[in-house]
Amino acid sequence: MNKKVGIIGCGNMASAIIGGIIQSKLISPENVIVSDRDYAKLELISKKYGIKITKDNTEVANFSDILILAVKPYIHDVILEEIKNNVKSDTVVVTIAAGIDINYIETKLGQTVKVIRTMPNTPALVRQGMSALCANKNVTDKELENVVKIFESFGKVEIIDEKLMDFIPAISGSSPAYVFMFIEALADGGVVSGIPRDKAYKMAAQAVLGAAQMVLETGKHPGELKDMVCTPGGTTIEAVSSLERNNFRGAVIEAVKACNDKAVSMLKK
Ligand SMILES: NC(=O)C1=CN([C@@H]2O[C@H](COP(=O)(O)OP(=O)(O)OC[C@H]3O[C@@H](n4cnc5c(N)ncnc54)[C@H](O)[C@@H]3O)[C@@H](O)[C@H]2O)C=CC1
Ligand SMILES: O=C(O)[C@@H]1CCC=N1
Repeated sequence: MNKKVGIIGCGNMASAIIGGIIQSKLISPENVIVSDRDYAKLELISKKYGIKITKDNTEVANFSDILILAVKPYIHDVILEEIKNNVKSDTVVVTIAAGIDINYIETKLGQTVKVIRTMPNTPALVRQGMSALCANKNVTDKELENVVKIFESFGKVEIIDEKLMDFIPAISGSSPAYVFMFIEALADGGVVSGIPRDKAYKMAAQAVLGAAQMVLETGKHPGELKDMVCTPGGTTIEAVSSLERNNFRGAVIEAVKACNDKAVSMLKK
């Protein structure tokens, strides 16, 4: 793709995005620039991928056809104020932060700004990300297609209505954290029985990966896939009934609700 991509903030998500677009050869390194306050981080990423680096966020804004804001939500105020005179009229501004909606960017940069709001997740670091995207009315189909290609370079993409965006962290943006907790707990259970810890992590993680793949590839209801594992009078149904006694599914649904409530309360207008 012959577009210049700029990223402000060089943390976890920026590393995932840069890894995806460079490793897939979607964008050549000379067409990618990233800024951060921390120059050591910039030097590391430049060494790894050969991209341009700068401490100056306005330089990134001047350079970019597609400008990705990859900083924490509370820093957006400062960054948008800093770059507002450097964002070109045809630049597509992409947000990845929880609590930053399209209206907020339009208010800060003007009603004609092109905005794509997204919610990716950290499995993007291993090119298995899940991202939800929505665009404002100023973005053309071609511009949206280009940003979809960028996000597909590190995982799967769904286009959704903006009114659902606040509920995406709970299901795919934040959920890797709960899955890591599940894997850790599963492995701890194995360690109790004497399974070496490294083998326990590998087996627990591969079981989660394989189960997730079955949901995606078979199209079967998760309950049906669960039933396929539960031999009558066997071991699995004992574990399932223990999880039910301990409110496993209820706890997960409550966690999703807590995440949703926080996302809505963070929303900047
Ligand atoms: N970590 C995650 O799982 C996900 C995070 N997000 C969103 O991505 C955004 C970034 O998150 P992470 O990459 O995890 O954070 P991070 O803390 O790893 O990276 C943020 C980077 O911004 C830099 N920074 C701070 N102030 C700056 C400034 N004034 N100018 C330039 N750079 C500056 C920091 O030095 C840091 O390297 C957040 O808004 C978060 O809501 C979205 C989906 C998943
Ligand atoms: O915890 C957070 O607020 C961000 C959004 C999704 C994942 N991390």
